[in-house]
Amino acid sequence: MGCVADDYTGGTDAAASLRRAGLRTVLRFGRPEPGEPLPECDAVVIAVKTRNVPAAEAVAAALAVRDWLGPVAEAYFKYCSTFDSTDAGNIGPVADALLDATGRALAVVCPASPAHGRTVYRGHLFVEDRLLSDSSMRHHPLTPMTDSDLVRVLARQTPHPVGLLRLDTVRRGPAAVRARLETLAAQGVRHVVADATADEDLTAVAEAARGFALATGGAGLAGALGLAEATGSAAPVGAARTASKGPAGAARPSEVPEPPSTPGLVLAGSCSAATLAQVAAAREAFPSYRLDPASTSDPAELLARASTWRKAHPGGPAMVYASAPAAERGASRLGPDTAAILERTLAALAVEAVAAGTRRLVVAGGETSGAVVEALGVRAVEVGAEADRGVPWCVTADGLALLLKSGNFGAPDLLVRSAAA
Ligand SMILES: Nc1ncnc2c1ncn2[C@@H]1O[C@H](COP(=O)(O)OP(=O)(O)OP(=O)(O)O)[C@@H](O)[C@H]1O
Ligand SMILES: O=C(O)[C@@H](O)C(=O)CO
Repeated sequence: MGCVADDYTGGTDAAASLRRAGLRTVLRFGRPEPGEPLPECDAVVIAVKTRNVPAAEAVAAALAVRDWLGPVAEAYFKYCSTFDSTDAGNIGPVADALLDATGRALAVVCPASPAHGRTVYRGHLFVEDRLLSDSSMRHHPLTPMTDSDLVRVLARQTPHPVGLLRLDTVRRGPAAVRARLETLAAQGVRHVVADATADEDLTAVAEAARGFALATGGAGLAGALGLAEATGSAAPVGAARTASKGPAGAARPSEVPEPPSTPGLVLAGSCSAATLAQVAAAREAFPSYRLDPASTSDPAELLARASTWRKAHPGGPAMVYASAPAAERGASRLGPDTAAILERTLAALAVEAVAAGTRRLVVAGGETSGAVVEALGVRAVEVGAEADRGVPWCVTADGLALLLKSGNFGAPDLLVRSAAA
C-alpha cells in the first residue's frame, strides 16, 4: 500500500495508523527521485508539503509519487481530518489527477477520524460536538474552514460531480456501500463524500472501496484500508493483530526506536487550539521564547534574537514558539509573508540546534514541521511509538528523534512530556 500525504504531520499520522494496523511502514519526506528503489515494507507513506501550494504543483507532486509507487495494491491520498484546503485547491485537483492515473471508478472522500473527534454525518464535518465551521479551524491562519458541508466544499475544487454516501447505507455494511458506489459511478459521480462517525463505518467504507474506488481521507480510513489489505478483509480499526507475522510474511513492525535520553527543543508554529493549550503548559514548565512578528520588520533580526536566546538555553528542555491566538496575530510587521518567515525562522533554529548537539526535536504544526524537516535534509524516518494518538516518534538513521505534532493533536501536556528526557 502506498500513501501520499499532503503535509508532514499528516504523513506521521497516517504512518502511525498503518503501523497500528500491523503494517511495516516507512515514512519518506518529499518527492522521491525517479528510479529510487521502493523501501522493503508493507506500506510506504510519502509526505509532501503541498497543502498550501498552487493546485498544479500539488498535482505534479502527487503524480510523481504515484509513478514512483508503481503497481501498489492500493494508493491512498491522505489530507487533513479537518479537510484543510481553500477553494483554489488542492484536495479536488489531486484526487482528480490520481483518479486519472489509477483508473479507479471514483474517489471516496472521508476525512473522519473518530479517535480524534472528527466525524462526518450527511456530508457535514464535525470536530467533536461542533461543526467544522464553528470550530477553531474557522480561524486557521492558512486554510480557514468556514463551510462544514464537504460536498459543497469539494464541489468548489473540482469540475466533476460530487455525491454523498449516507450513514444509513454505510451501516448496512460493505456490500451495500459497494452497490451504492457502483450506482453513483454509473451516474457519472466522481467523488463521494462518505459519512462515518465510528471506526466500524471506516471499516465498511474501506472494504467496499478496496480494488474499486480511490480511497482518500484522514488517517482513520488509511488505517482501515491498511488493515483490510493486511488481513484480506477488514476488521475493526485499531484491533490488535495477534499473529506473530504481518502480511505476506513480513515481520511485525519493528519496536520503537527510543528517543535519546537528552532533553529536547520545542519549536511551535501551529496556532491551533490544542497547540495553544500545549504551549501554555510548556511555558509553565520550562524556559520559552516567543517569536513575535510584531517585534521587528526584519526577518534576519527576528532569527538573530531567537538564536541568541536559544544559545543561552543549550541544555533544554526549552521552547521557541510563534503560536498565537487569532486576536494576537494581526499586528505583524513582517508583511504578507509572515507565516512563511516564521516557518523559516523556526526551521533555521532547528538546524542550529541540531548542529549544536540537540538530538530530540518536538515540532508543532504541519507546515512548520515541513519547513523543519526540509531544512534538516531529513528524507526518511523509522516510525516508532506514539507519544499521543497520531503523534509518533520518528527517528532518523543517525538517531535524531523528531516528534512532528499535528496542530490539533495531543493532550495539553504533550509538549512538556515529549521535551523532557
Ligand atoms: N503569530 C503568527 N502570526 C501569523 N502566522 C503565524 C503565527 N504563528 C504561526 N504562524 C503560521 O501559522 C501557520 C501554522 O500552520 P501549521 O501547519 O504549522 O500548523 P497547523 O495548521 O496548526 O498544523 P497542522 O497542519 O498539523 O494541522 C504556519 O505557517 C506558521 O508560520
Ligand atoms: O488529519 C489530521 O488531522 C492530521 O494528520 C493532519 O493532517 C494535520 O496536518
